[in-house]
Amino acid sequence: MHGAGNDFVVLDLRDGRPPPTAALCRALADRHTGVGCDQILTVEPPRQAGSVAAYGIWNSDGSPSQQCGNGARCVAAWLRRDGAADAVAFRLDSPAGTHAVDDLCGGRFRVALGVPAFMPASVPLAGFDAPQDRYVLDVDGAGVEFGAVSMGNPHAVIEVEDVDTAPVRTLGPALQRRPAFPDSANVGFAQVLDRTHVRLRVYERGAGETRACGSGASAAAAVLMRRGRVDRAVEVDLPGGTLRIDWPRDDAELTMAGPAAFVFEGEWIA
Ligand SMILES: N[C@H](CCC[C@H](N)C(=O)O)C(=O)O
Repeated sequence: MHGAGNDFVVLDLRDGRPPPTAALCRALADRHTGVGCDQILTVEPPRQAGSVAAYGIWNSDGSPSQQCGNGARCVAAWLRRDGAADAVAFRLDSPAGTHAVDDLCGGRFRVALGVPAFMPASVPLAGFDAPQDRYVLDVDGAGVEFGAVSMGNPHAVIEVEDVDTAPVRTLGPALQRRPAFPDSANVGFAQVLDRTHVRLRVYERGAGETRACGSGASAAAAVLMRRGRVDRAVEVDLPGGTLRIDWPRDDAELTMAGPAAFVFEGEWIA
C-alpha cells in the first residue's frame, strides 16, 4: 500500500502471529531482494475497548516507531475493505494512542493524531527545559534553527526558502544524529507558500527521505501554526502528494487527511 507515495508492506497479524523481527523488516523492505517499502505496518487485535484494531510500525532499517500518519490511513483502508470497520467512523490504536478515523470515501481518510507535544522531554529533545518556537543547534560548525514536536514520534522542522534546493539528504541525517535527539528524529524541511499552503520534504528516522510523511506533515503544520506562520488549516504538498492538516486550537487534537491506496498482494517466501 501507499499513502501519498510513502509505501508500506502490510502484515495482517490479527490471527495472533508474532510481530516481525528487525531482520525480517529489513528483508521485506529491501527494494531489490525483498518487496520494497519505507515502513512495515502490522494490523493487530485492538488494544482498547471500542477500537476496531491496532497497528504497529517498523522502519525499513528495522527500527520501531510509535506513529505513522500515512500508515494509519492505509490500515484504515485495509479494515474498511475487509469489513472489520463496518462504519465510516471508527477508532484505531497505535503505540502512540487511540485515534478517531473517518472514511472520507474516494480512497481518502482523516485520522486524529492526538495533541502535538512541544515539551522538550516529550519530543524527546535533550538540553532544553522549556518549549521554544525556535531552537538552535550547532551542526558541523553551523547553527541550525528548527522547531521540535512529538506526534507520538519525534520531529524536527526546519523552515527553508525552497524545498527543492534544501540540503535534505545531508542536513537531515546530520541533525538527527545530534546527541540532543536521543531517539533520533524525523527532520522536515518546510517552505511556507502562503497562510494555507506549505511545501515539505522529510528525511525520516529509519528510512531516509520518503515521498511523504504523515506525522511529518502534521509536525511541520503544528510548528508553523504555533509560530503564527500559517492558519490552523493548511494543505501540505509533499513530493508524493498533498495532505490536509487541521489543528483548531493548541489543546485540540490535530487531524490529518489524505489518500490511501492498495498496490499489490502476495505471499512472502521466507
Ligand atoms: N520514520 C518514522 C515512522 C514513519 C512515519 C511516516 N512514514 C508517517 O507517515 O508518519 C519514525 O521513525 O518515527
